[in-house]
Amino acid sequence: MEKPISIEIWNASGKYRVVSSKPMPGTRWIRLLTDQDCRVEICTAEKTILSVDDILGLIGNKCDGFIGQLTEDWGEVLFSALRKAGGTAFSNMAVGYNNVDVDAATKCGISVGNTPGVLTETTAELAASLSVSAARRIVEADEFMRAGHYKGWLPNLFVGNLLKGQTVGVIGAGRIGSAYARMMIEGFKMNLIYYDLYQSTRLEKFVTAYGEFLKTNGEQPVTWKRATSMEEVLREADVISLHPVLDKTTYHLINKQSLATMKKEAVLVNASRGPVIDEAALVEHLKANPMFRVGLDVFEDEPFMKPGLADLKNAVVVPHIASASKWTREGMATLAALNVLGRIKKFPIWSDSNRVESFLDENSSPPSACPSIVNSKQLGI
Ligand SMILES: NC(=O)c1ccc[n+]([C@@H]2O[C@H](COP(=O)([O-])OP(=O)(O)OC[C@H]3O[C@@H](n4cnc5c(N)ncnc54)[C@H](O)[C@@H]3O)[C@@H](O)[C@H]2O)c1
Ligand SMILES: O=C(O)[C@H](O)CO
Repeated sequence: MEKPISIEIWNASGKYRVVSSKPMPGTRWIRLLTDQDCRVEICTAEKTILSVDDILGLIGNKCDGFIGQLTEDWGEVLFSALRKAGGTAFSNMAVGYNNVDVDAATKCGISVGNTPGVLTETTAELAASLSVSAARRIVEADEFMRAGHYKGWLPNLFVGNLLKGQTVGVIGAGRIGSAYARMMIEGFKMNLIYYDLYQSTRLEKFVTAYGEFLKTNGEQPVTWKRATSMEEVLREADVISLHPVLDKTTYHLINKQSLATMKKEAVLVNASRGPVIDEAALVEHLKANPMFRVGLDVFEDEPFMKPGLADLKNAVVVPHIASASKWTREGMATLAALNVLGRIKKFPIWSDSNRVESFLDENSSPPSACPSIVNSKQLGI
């Protein structure tokens, strides 16, 4: 980043120096830090994705804690620089932390925070939105109207897929995958098949109870099934949404072979991480199967799409906005700031990172704890 780096400073005389590589929504996160004697420095440079060198410049010679973004490459270089500057705390402003070398952070004695829970419903709602938008060809129809092509109602105009009574598939039934499954079951009376390394007992119990409710009301009950393999989901589901973490085991989880397993008229949604899908193979599959549709919030080479994807009418694409609701983004900023503040003040780790509501109440002081530190055990804190 060319000098001088543009920085917004809050509480300049603060004892602790906390740096944020991006402006974040709301101001509560700033006040929570300044109220605890932190000087807060926010990088306001226009450059979207900061390089390791840019961040080294921001860390400088004294930095107690750093709030970073999922677009940044946090490894040995940055964590040793942060340690050398006297730092002990880092937090991603994200629940996903595949951009962070956690082992490198632990080696440097740096805690790694993330922001689970506060973005679960927001992200699931976007995945549900992409499911409906793709199934019912909303974006194609919108473009058709705006271009003045509409000449009146026609029996075959933008015919899409019915969701009611169909099968929704979830790969990765964790926080967001379970919330998404519930939305599609409650909202569209879909039947569930899911694949995860772990049983999603709470989700299963919900679907069973909801099915009983529908039955007592004389309606067709919804059902659930835990698949023994991902391929079973791909074969049986009409709509499939991907919600696993991105790691070595889920890189290119969806590839040419798995795409060929799916129904020709299926809908595939991805609001997890782009590299979960072999995007070049997806482009070829979409070209060869015009009735197959996708809704994508994330991309393998963000911010770029693989060649050809932008031209495809059977793809709905949005720029990684799944967690972009005001409440969620302000909450993520708050959790990230409190992960850093908690470590600086040597607060304990919060008991349940899935239950973070008490940190998010604007009208009360948050618990004196770190909401979510992914390497707390390794650090012995
Ligand atoms: N697009 C966005 O803006 C956005 C927003 C939030 C989260 N995310 C992504 O979604 C991911 C999930 O978030 P979460 O809060 O639901 O996490 P989570 O940890 O609650 O759920 C992830 C689930 O994936 C499962 N899983 C891991 N490997 C798997 C595999 N090989 N096959 C099937 N399941 C597997 C885990 O068992 C777990 O249940 C995050 O890691 C992040 O990358 C994206
Ligand atoms: O991992 C996350 O939290 C998202 O990708 C950004 O909200």
